[in-house]
Amino acid sequence: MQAKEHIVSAPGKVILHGEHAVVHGKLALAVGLDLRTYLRLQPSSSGRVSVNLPNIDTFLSWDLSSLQDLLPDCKGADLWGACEPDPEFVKKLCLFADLSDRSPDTRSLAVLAFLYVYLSVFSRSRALPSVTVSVWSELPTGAGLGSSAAFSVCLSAALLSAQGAVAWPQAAEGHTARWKEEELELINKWALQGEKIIHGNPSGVDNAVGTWGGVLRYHAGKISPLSSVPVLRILLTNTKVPRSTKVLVAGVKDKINKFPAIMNPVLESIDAISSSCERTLIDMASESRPKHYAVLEELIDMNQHHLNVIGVGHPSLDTLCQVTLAHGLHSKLTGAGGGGCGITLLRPDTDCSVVQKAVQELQDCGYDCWETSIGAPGVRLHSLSSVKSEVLKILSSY
Ligand SMILES: Nc1ncnc2c1ncn2[C@@H]1O[C@H](COP(=O)(O)OP(=O)(O)O)[C@@H](O)[C@H]1O
Ligand SMILES: C[C@@](O)(CCOP(=O)(O)O)CC(=O)O
Ligand SMILES: [Mg+2]
Repeated sequence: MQAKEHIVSAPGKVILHGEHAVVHGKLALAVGLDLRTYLRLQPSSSGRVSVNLPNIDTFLSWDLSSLQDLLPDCKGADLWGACEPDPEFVKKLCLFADLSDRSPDTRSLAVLAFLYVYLSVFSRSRALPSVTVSVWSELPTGAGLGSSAAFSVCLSAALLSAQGAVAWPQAAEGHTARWKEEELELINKWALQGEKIIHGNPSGVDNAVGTWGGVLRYHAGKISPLSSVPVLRILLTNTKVPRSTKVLVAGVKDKINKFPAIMNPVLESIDAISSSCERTLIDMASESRPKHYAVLEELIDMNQHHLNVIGVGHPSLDTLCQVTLAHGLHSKLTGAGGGGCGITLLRPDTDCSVVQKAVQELQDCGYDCWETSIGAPGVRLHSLSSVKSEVLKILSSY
């Protein structure tokens, strides 16, 4: 392993349309968000592996010799292919780290994802490096903005680079650097395995945005960037109602099994909404008109109703939709729903005073709101001077 400190970052994401349906092979449109997760990897000589996760108040350290016994046998994976999580191996990790595999909590999932990726990536060399890994995120955790994927992408990029499976890119002072395309593909594959630990059955859209950023269409594992899209003004609202993507995704699956004739047409309809949105965005790229916004608003309303039908709505999200609609603005949940975040589309000419009034009422409900720019870049390696001082300060305190 290269004995040098490194910092990597990956963005969160906003799903415009297609959450949940994408898990069942339908189209999703998702964009990189300008809130990022940062990971600092420091080689150490302590003979230990330490993990600092201040967002979730988790600080752990293990002796390398105790981890050595856990090394998996990644049979079935090609040389650098990612290993599918083996339930027996996951159980072993839970026992080792005294984590729950029954009702997985925030901490258990994060630690499991770390141990899983760390041990699997280094299982090839069978030599475990002594490192300290510290992760800090600007993203709210468990709120629908892809914090799990940003976490998994950072782990995957840093650990694969430390192992030598991909090369550390060179970042000039004050700049960031990105990995080569085929390296990004490998990083994305391993990040998907981390997401499998956290989500159970992820579609792969979130880690794709964490890896490549920008504006992506994601359909049955096929990732294509949308190159010409209009600049959209989006208001993000965090209802702060906690929820778990894993539980919500499993709930939708149960409903599909129970009511296939009802659920499948709804998923088809969500797919058609994503396609209509994509066509509208492409049209808007050449000339954006009020009629386009009227279409986007109707699509948002229809999708929000569908998401309620498939069981991932929440009264806090209904309140968001009602409050914003009273100001002529249209909202839907984003991500797994059940609380968490929603998006509100703002027109280019939506008056600041209208937005301010809506925001004030949402804040009065206890929600956080912020206007965001979308299409942020994917995973990056940072020179130290390119990391914001407040983030560097947090990461340097471990
Ligand atoms: N910065 C972080 N530090 C530690 N764990 C994190 C971090 N970000 C995400 N996670 C893990 O991801 C989980 C949240 O994932 P999920 O339920 O998919 O919500 P979302 O991806 O919408 O934020 C957390 O419970 C935690 O295990
Ligand atoms: C519900 C889903 O479509 C998105 C989940 O996003 P998040 O974890 O809530 O940020 C699941 C997935 O695509 O894996
Ligand atoms: Mg997630």
